[in-house]
Amino acid sequence: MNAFIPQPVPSGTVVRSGPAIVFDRVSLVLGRTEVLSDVSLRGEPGTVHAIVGPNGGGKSSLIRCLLGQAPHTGAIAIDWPREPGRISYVPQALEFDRGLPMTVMDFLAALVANRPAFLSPKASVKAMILAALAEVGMEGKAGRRMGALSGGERQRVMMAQGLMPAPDLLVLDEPMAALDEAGARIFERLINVLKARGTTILWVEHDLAAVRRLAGRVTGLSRTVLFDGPPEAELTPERALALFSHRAGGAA
Ligand SMILES: Nc1ncnc2c1ncn2[C@@H]1O[C@H](COP(=O)(O)OP(=O)(O)OP(=O)(O)O)[C@@H](O)[C@H]1O
Repeated sequence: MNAFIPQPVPSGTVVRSGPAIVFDRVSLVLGRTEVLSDVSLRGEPGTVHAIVGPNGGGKSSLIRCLLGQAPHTGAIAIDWPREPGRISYVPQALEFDRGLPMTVMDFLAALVANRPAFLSPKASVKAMILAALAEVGMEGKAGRRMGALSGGERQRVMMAQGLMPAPDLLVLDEPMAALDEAGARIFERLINVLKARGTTILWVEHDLAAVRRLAGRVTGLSRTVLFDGPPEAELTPERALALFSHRAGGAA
């Protein structure tokens, strides 16, 4: 058992809650496209907040604004309950050159240990990586080349990266897109473990059934906020149909 990897919290334990995330009138123009217009929403501490919407609706762009990678206007605040904690980000599936010689272990070690991939990782880092890979059902695959992994396996590796060490704020951009049934079950279990630990999770997702199961709140986004509230109230069958036949930027 590795202390860095999120484990179920024994009942009765006082959990340390993650931060609130506040987007206040955020707008973003890229080239001549108004990608986000006056977006305000609040992710409460220690909750799973899902963002859903059509392709091109601005979900990934909103995350890029949060990560400081897009020239937005308006304000974004991460309100930590005490001192700032750890933020993890799991991006949409990354593409790798099939010939890339880097192994899964090299890749994760370079990310978490902050040192070049040609230096072999310390034993403690190696143990943490192996434990994280086991958490995502990738035991025995540390020596595989990144370029030789399937899309779902790459997604699992990215999820493992997001767990080391356990985050206080986890930002997920369509983490389930390439996962099979088993991968989706692993993902859901990890989300539930992190939720019980008090992690704040901001989660871009297209699978509305998974959002209903896991999220405490959901925001519909298509350039502007279309709706915001508890999934059971907001994700009615009519709403779900309208959401994905909605053209980005059109009226709700
Ligand atoms: N660098 C850029 N320059 C101009 N337009 C951009 C740029 N990056 C993104 N866009 C546009 O911004 C809009 C929102 O893109 P974004 O990737 O945020 O949508 P999304 O909701 O995450 O979509 P998906 O569900 O397909 O992942 C799209 O119309 C996209 O073409």
